[in-house]
Amino acid sequence: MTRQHTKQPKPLLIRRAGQLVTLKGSSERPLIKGQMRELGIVENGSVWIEDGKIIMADTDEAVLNRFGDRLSEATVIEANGRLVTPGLVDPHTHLVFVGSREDEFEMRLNGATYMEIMAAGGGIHRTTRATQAAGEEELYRESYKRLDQFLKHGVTTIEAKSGYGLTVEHELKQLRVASQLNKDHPVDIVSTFMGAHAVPLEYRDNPDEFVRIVIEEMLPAVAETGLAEFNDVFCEKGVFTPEQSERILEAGKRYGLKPKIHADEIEPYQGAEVAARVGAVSADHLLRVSDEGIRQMADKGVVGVLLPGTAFFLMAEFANARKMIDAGVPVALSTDRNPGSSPTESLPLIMNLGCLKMGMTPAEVLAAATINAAHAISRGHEIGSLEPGKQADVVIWDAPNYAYLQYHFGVNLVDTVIKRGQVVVKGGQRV
Ligand SMILES: N=CN[C@@H](CCC(=O)O)C(=O)O
Ligand SMILES: [Zn+2]
Repeated sequence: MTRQHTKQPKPLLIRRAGQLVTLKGSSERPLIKGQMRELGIVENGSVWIEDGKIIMADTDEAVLNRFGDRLSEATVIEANGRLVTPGLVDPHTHLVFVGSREDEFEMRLNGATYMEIMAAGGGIHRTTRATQAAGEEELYRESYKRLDQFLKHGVTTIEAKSGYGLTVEHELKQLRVASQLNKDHPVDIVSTFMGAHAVPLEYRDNPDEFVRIVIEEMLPAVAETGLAEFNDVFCEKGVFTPEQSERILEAGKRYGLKPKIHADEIEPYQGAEVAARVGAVSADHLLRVSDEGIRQMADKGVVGVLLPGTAFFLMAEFANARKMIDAGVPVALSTDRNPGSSPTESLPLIMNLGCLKMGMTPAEVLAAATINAAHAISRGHEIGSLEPGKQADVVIWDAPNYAYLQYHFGVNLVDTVIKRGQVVVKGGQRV
């Protein structure tokens, strides 16, 4: 399906939402502390949409007062007392790759660790070999299916990283595929270059030479194509050191690429401190972040993107979201969709883990998966809340209120998804 850029002939009215979650007033900066529980809920709400944009989101009565005389021109969707929210935003995915790693999952269940498998040439290295061998069409097809899954789970925008290419040629190939998918699929894609996702096996004895290649060869090539907006590094013991990570992120800044970092995932490693120092937009993972790292992130307004799917799937200790929120870190949630540590497109499941395993409340996880996630990819002004002028990305859930989303777990409660004012999922199915 090709995205429609044409003007929509008819206005769209969504009415009689039992709860309309607007998150109004949150476009300027991400929500912190108690703000994450203020969802701007309108009981008995309506949304009036024109040309793919929200014109008004308010009570049924207020919207009817303003647009009642134009009702006959509009397409009307009855929410019938159900929950209506902004489209979910997933700010951290490794979308473009081929293959799966269920045999490694089995090895882990038999006692091997994620890092041992990677050190033996599996893990990220294995997906890199498969992705390098794949053509753009195959990458496109596999990734398109994942985007359909995202959409069916209420996700209307994602971030997508390269990082399974690890050479100029193959990193650019991944980024081109993401760019084509962004044009063709309703889900919007924000692209991140992640040439520093792993040290290729042939540079194992000289990782600094690979860092040099990332900085001197990959970054200029990526910048020249304009195919990425962010630059990300896997800062982890046995992968890239904090010093190497900082060099790569500073170099990216010189090419206009905004820094992000995979930080303190498996070992405490000063990743959050690097994020604060380089002025990263987000630091992601943070399962083993230090108290000082939390303090510095809060101080600099670095968004903490938490990915509880990895703790769940790697059977590790969960990040302490409660501590981060209480300390003033703006927290967002993401699937981390990838074939090794989190093979899921279900952001609602991740939200569920946020509540049950990371000490977050239902209101906080909704803020974290909408407006704070939008800020984590520099899109706070366009998406993540239902406010006039914003993109009309809306989800109608088969749920009476936002708490029910977290309570009725393990099933997909999405009924309708509207992307840029067009219905793209209806009755839970892609249309
Ligand atoms: N931690 C590093 N990268 C991914 C995993 C990628 C993979 O295992 O293929 C992550 O965010 O968890
Ligand atoms: Zn990741």
